[in-house]
Amino acid sequence: MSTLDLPGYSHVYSGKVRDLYAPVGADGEVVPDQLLLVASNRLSAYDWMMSPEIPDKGAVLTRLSLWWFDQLSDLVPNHVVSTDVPEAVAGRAVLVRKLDMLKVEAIARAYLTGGGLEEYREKGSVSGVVLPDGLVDGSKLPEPVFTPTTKAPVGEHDLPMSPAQVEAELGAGVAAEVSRLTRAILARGNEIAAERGILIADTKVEFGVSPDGTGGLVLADEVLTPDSSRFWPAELWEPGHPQPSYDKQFVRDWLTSSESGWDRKAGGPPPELPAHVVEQTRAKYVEAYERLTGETF
Ligand SMILES: N#Cc1c(N)ncnc1-c1cnn(Cc2cccc(F)c2)c1
Repeated sequence: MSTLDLPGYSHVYSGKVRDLYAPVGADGEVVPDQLLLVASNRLSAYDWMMSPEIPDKGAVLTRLSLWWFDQLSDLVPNHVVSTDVPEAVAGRAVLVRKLDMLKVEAIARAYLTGGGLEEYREKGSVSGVVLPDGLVDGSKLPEPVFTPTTKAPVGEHDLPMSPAQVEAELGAGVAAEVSRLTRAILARGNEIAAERGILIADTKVEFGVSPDGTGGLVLADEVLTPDSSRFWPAELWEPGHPQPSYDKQFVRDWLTSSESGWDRKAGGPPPELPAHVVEQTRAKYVEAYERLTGETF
């Protein structure tokens, strides 16, 4: 994966699908209080990076995240400074306030699936919250549940955190506020998304605090996108089996079909995605954006 040479910015870090840059002043020094978040067109599925990239994915998810920040501005302040970004990343990058980031992945679940379902099947609870009997894959939870994890180093898996561990990391007051806000963000997201035919099963958000110690929690990173959340088409929701993904199902179906020739269990990389799968996947990202925001991409 190659990072961009952005005049006026120095590359800081690359995640699977996004990259972080620091603005550099005229004196060549890094501007200390801002960062540039760049969303790529890269797509990750089954823990593999797909090829080719999905055209416009970065721009669609950036615009969606900015729209959600605005929808949530009454709940929590956010880190967005400006979309006045270098031409090379126009439309898929955001200039943000540099924060001291909390060392907790703030995850909330409105529907039971994935790791939460596994824990429920073992314990009858998830992250210490006892759940009703008889829940299955895709069951709607009585209310969103906070299921935080650690922020594992690259190449390692995030680990579930107990309430006590979160309090030890953040303090009781901040821990309670992170839980409250994360659940409120998912609840608000589902209030809006459900009216537009999309269910948001779960989401991961990140919070930071101002380095000068003033103010409270600030919502950072991206928010309520198909990369940070599980998006499900509402009309296909049927508890009792894995739900189709709103955005990644075409990729998953093709990769697991005989047409791809890929043997996921063999451990080798997936083949190149055919053009029709790339085009269908792009169309789903655009469709999700337009249905949620009411705007044309
Ligand atoms: N958002 C934000 C943020 C902020 N406002 N202040 C300080 N640090 C961060 C920050 C650090 N890592 N990340 C995750 C991340 C995001 C995007 C691309 C990547 F490669 C990695 C976010």
